[in-house]
Amino acid sequence: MILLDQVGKEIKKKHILKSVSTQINQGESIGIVGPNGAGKSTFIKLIATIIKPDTGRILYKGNPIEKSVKAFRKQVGYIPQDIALFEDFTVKEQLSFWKSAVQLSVSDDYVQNMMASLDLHSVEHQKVKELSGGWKRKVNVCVGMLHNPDILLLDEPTAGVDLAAKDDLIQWLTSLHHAGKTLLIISHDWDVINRLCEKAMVFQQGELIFHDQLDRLNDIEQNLRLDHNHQELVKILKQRMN
Ligand SMILES: Nc1ncnc2c1ncn2[C@@H]1O[C@H](COP(=O)(O)OP(=O)(O)OP(=O)(O)O)[C@@H](O)[C@H]1O
Repeated sequence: MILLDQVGKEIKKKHILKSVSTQINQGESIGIVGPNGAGKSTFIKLIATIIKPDTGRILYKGNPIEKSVKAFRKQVGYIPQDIALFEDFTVKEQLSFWKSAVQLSVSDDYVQNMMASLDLHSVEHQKVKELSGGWKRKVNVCVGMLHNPDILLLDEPTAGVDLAAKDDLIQWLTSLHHAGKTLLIISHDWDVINRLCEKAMVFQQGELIFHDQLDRLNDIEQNLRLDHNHQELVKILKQRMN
């Protein structure tokens, strides 16, 4: 459904992504892993059309996404790693503001359901600046999902949240995945990846070195987790890709 064909990105003369070619099918749930600075966020920003590739093409259902950016963005929910909320708004005001800003017919039922799944009713009258980091992250996820997109691009959705909030998020994302949504999730938390994803992509120094079923990765999970011996790891993963 989304095809990347030799996509490259250079920032300040540095190759951030090097000729990435891959395909993401509808309804898949893919965990994106790799060491800091490997290019994971850049990869999903390109799909979210936040930034443009310098080389290669990104196609959605066979058409280049830059030809119909507006229509494509309606399908995509991008939840950035950094929290971008109005601190002086209450949670309710925040959601109302963004709901009118996206100018799409979002049903009240959908919003209420999303708030209930993330337990946000309990803080709806609190100002964002009064919330802990975990609550802010849940509101951030809600804002990115207000237009009920089919493709969810989540950059560290559970960073800084406590175990209960993490469970809420995982359960809710699981229900969305079961409803047929496509999920791409960057996370350094293997519990999140294992509970949510069927497939994994591994990035290393701007290269996509593995994209396959998650269970083909689990036996070397410990190596990835410890993030050492990269050369050996890269060799193993590249062999598995062939
Ligand atoms: N706007 C920018 N200006 C300069 N360098 C950038 C910019 N955006 C990304 N980079 C660099 O590109 C590389 C890849 O960044 P990216 O955020 O995609 O990595 P990542 O795998 O998501 O890392 P992390 O796990 O730490 O979030 C890093 O070295 C980063 O410093």
